[in-house]
Amino acid sequence: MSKGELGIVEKGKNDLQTEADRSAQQCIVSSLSLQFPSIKIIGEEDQSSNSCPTPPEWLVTESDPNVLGLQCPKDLENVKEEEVIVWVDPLDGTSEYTQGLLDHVTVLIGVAVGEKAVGGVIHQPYYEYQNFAKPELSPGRTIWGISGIGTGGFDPKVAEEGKRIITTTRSHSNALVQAALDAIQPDDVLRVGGAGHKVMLLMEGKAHAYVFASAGCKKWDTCAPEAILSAAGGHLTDMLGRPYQYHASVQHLNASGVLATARKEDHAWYASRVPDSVREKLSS
Ligand SMILES: Nc1ncnc2c1ncn2[C@@H]1O[C@H](COP(=O)(O)O)[C@@H](O)[C@H]1OP(=O)(O)O
Ligand SMILES: [Mg+2]
Ligand SMILES: [Mg+2]
Ligand SMILES: [Mg+2]
Repeated sequence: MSKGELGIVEKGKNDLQTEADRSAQQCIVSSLSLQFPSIKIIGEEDQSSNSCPTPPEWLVTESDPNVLGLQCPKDLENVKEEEVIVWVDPLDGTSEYTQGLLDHVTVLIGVAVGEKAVGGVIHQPYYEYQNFAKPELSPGRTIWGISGIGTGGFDPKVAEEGKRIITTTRSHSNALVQAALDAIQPDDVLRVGGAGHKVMLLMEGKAHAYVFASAGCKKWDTCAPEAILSAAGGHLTDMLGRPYQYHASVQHLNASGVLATARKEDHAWYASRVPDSVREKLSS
């Protein structure tokens, strides 16, 4: 961004990649494989044509002492390194990034054991960037969550009761997405970019539910958000209320959309509102 040249590549219809996506993935994957050589890492971007070695100054070698000081939950105590799958979305909200909507951008690192998302990080590189002379001077902030422990890095808030504020896509909408929204009869709809950003809106009390009745986002979009939201008392599934799986051989596409609520107890109501016509299209 500071070079004034984003290095945009069109991967498909309505699907862009920039130099920031490529560099962030290289930084994250190289750093994680150095510290944890036996974990399986699945990233959004294809790195096979990249022959440049990772610059040593990109390699993160330290760990967060506060997180390391926490008590590991019993059910995760005996997990072996080779059982861990890490889903990496180096830049979520690329479409919005290319349009200068920098606060929609997040970096997502989700940790799965077996088929379950058990932990994750949502980093907001441009958090409150308007308060700084240049966007890249913003220190950003890092939010984490671990199943059985909770969350950190932000102040969780609960949205106003008795209202239905829904967040959804701003760049990947279609008739199905709209039909599901209409059925909920929302008080307000927040159309913003990124799966990470939308789940942050839930955890900050700005929206009650995230509703996306379409295929399009992938396991690296939902693994970290799901783990953190769930550690915060929320719930994320497909539009039919079925959980997604995160093992290494799972299909990457979230073919049945995304339905997430800030409070787990509200989830069944939203799932019950999904019209049959939408259900049929997304049930495969
Ligand atoms: N049709 C699509 N093609 C490619 N990526 C998609 C599509 N729909 C959603 N995504 C990914 O899911 C994220 C959330 O979707 P949306 O912003 O539309 O709500 C997007 O930022 C994008 O992630 P990414 O930016 O990492 O490629
Ligand atoms: Mg992408
Ligand atoms: Mg993404
Ligand atoms: Mg991405």
